Amino acid sequence: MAETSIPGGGPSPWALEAHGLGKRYRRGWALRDCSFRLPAGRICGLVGPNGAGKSTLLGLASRQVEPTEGELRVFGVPVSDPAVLPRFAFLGQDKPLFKRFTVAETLRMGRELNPGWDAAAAERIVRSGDVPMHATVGTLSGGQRTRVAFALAFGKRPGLLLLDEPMADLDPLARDEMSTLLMAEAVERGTTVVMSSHLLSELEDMCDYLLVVAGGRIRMAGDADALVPAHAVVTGVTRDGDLPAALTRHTVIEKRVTGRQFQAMVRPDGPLSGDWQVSEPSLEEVLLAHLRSPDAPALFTPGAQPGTERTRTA
Ligand SMILES: Nc1ncnc2c1ncn2[C@@H]1O[C@H](COP(=O)(O)OP(=O)(O)OP(=O)(O)O)[C@@H](O)[C@H]1O
Repeated sequence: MAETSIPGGGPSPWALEAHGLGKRYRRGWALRDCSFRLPAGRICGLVGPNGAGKSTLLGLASRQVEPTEGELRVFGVPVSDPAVLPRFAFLGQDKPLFKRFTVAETLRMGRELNPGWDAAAAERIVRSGDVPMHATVGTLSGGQRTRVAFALAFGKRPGLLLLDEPMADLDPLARDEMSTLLMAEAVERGTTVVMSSHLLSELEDMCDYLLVVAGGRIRMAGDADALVPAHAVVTGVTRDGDLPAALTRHTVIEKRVTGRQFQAMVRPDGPLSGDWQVSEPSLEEVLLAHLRSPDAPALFTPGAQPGTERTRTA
């Protein structure tokens, strides 16, 4: 794994590292007891139901929200330290662009505000979408505006790109174009990306790391490649309208009984042999099962939780 260093912060292989991170608003805790690590260079999907705490987590990582408790480090440096400012870029659903500026003026502003500005990359992103440089931002389509906002974010050359549903207002074609662009730019530069989205298929296509949040707590964290095989879909015939007792020895995330058939999403705690059929779920199925069952035990793949190097349930 590539090490990323920052002046005064020392090398850190973690783009984000949270210890007991929490945020409380007047109404209560939006995020609580969050501890996780995101390795540098990964594309991480941030998943969770409405109100789960995703925007709060992205707000904490982008210094827009102050933590109530705990600690968050960006490339090894506490997020409260202004030294992290040039290391990340944040892009939300409402793109903060000046509507009266032309595209060229917007990029010039990017250059003036960011010492390490990558003019070539920013222009490439804009031009590859045939966005006219002389057009005013207010006259652009939603997709074109998003492209300009991406150009501003990538032009900053951030080590960490934080995206809060940035493509929610785009049509499927523009979404596809934008996600291809995002992946290509991120891979080329080794940028770490954290992207919240409700589109599970999009996350499945783009992300190699996942953070699943529900009820303000981390429910799953780690390599997508390791999280999926940790689960199995078990189907069979029920005799008493419930799961077979032998199956309940494993961690059952979700179960459904329809007539004489049962189906369960299970995290096997050993060999899964029995009078039933076993198949490997898709990532989307695993995510859906966890989103429907927020009280299921949390799962961290090796290294995804500070202080643990082995898969652990909590
Ligand atoms: N500024 C705020 N003041 C008070 N409560 C807030 C504030 N921001 C968020 N919350 C509350 O914190 C909780 C988490 O909200 P958050 O926006 O982080 O969720 P989310 O996962 O991003 O949701 P969504 O998918 O709907 O965007 C919610 O209960 C929300 O009402």
